[in-house]
Amino acid sequence: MSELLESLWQHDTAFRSDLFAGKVALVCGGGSGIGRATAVLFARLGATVVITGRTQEKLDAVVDFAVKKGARMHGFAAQLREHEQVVTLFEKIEAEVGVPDLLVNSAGGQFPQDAIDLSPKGWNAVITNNLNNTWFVMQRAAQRWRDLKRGGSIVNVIVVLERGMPGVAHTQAARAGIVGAMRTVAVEWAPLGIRVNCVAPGLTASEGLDVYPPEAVAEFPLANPFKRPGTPMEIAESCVFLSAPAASFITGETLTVDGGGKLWGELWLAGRPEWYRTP
Ligand SMILES: CCCCCCC/C=C/C(=O)SCCNC(=O)CCNC(=O)[C@H](O)C(C)(C)COP(=O)(O)OP(=O)(O)OC[C@H]1O[C@@H](n2cnc3c(N)ncnc32)[C@H](O)[C@@H]1OP(=O)(O)O
Ligand SMILES: NC(=O)C1=CN([C@@H]2O[C@H](COP(=O)(O)OP(=O)(O)OC[C@H]3O[C@@H](n4cnc5c(N)ncnc54)[C@H](OP(=O)(O)O)[C@@H]3O)[C@@H](O)[C@H]2O)C=CC1
Repeated sequence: MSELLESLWQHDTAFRSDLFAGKVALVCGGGSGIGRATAVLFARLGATVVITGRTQEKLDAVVDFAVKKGARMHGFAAQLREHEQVVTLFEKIEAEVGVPDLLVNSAGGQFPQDAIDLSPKGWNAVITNNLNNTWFVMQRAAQRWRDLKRGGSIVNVIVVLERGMPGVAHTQAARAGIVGAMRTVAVEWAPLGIRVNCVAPGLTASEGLDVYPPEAVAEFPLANPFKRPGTPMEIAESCVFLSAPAASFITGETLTVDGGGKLWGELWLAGRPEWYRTP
């Protein structure tokens, strides 16, 4: 783990080291994968960072590393599907750290299953875990910014939507909901000085991929024309760009970072069905 964190810390970046000095960045899902890379990058660029997720130990590992590097980072656990926990989380952050200026929502996930077999409980779990949690957090941030008469930036990490995604219909539906809400509030919240964008990663090498069956994983290199997964830092750089002053005229947009996967590639997250085997 410390080797992985060290590689994130040393990774080349296009951004200047004091870009976010004086800013507080909240990264949901910051204990692993894309969120962790984003949190480490914000910390390297001078932000005070708060990471959240359900598992305190995962958060502690990242915080301990960052603090040893001289960065300012805090880890507060929360179940973001519960609105009350989101409200409490913001109260705690404001009391102990300060009001976040920047929000990156990278908390989420799903399980692979053919859509026809999804149970109502499974459907609801994934909708709640990807649509409700993101909405609760982005709305709470916007409410606080409105109340305090200050702006902010929100970046939601979603999935690529253009071609659908066999094996994860539930998550496609949830993330399409986020895009609809994002485009709507980009207009409603512009007068408040709030920008809202999404990053849509393609297949990315993170712990999150552990939930997929071996036959699906074996074909993951076919997901894009580079025939390799992206790295969490390749996604993090886009999250940070959209949070930065360089993106001050960008709102309501989705930046796809998928190595061209939406143009060419195949991804069968629950395994390739017989019909789609050649010839
Ligand atoms: C070109 C684009 C490329 C994109 C590539 C996309 C690849 C995507 C990668 C990632 O997203 S990586 C990050 C992924 N990380 C995860 O997915 C892990 C997180 N997942 C979870 O935590 C859980 O699966 C969940 C989605 C949050 C559900 O958890 P919850 O605690 O709410 O529910 P459970 O009580 O566990 O289950 C409720 C209900 O759901 C059904 N179910 C759950 N797991 C499975 C499963 N593996 N298979 C089938 N069904 C499942 C089931 O009905 C459960 O109810 P019970 O039967 O247990 O009563
Ligand atoms: N890796 C990939 O190929 C792709 C990933 N994505 C999406 O990007 C996002 C990040 O994924 P990635 O970093 O790869 O995966 P990870 O599973 O590593 O990261 C997801 C993080 O979200 C946290 N989390 C999940 N649900 C909740 C919740 N209800 N409340 C609080 N925290 C939660 C998890 O921590 P904990 O379990 O401790 O709560 C975990 O740290 C996800 O939305 C994922 O679906 C999109 C496209 C491709």
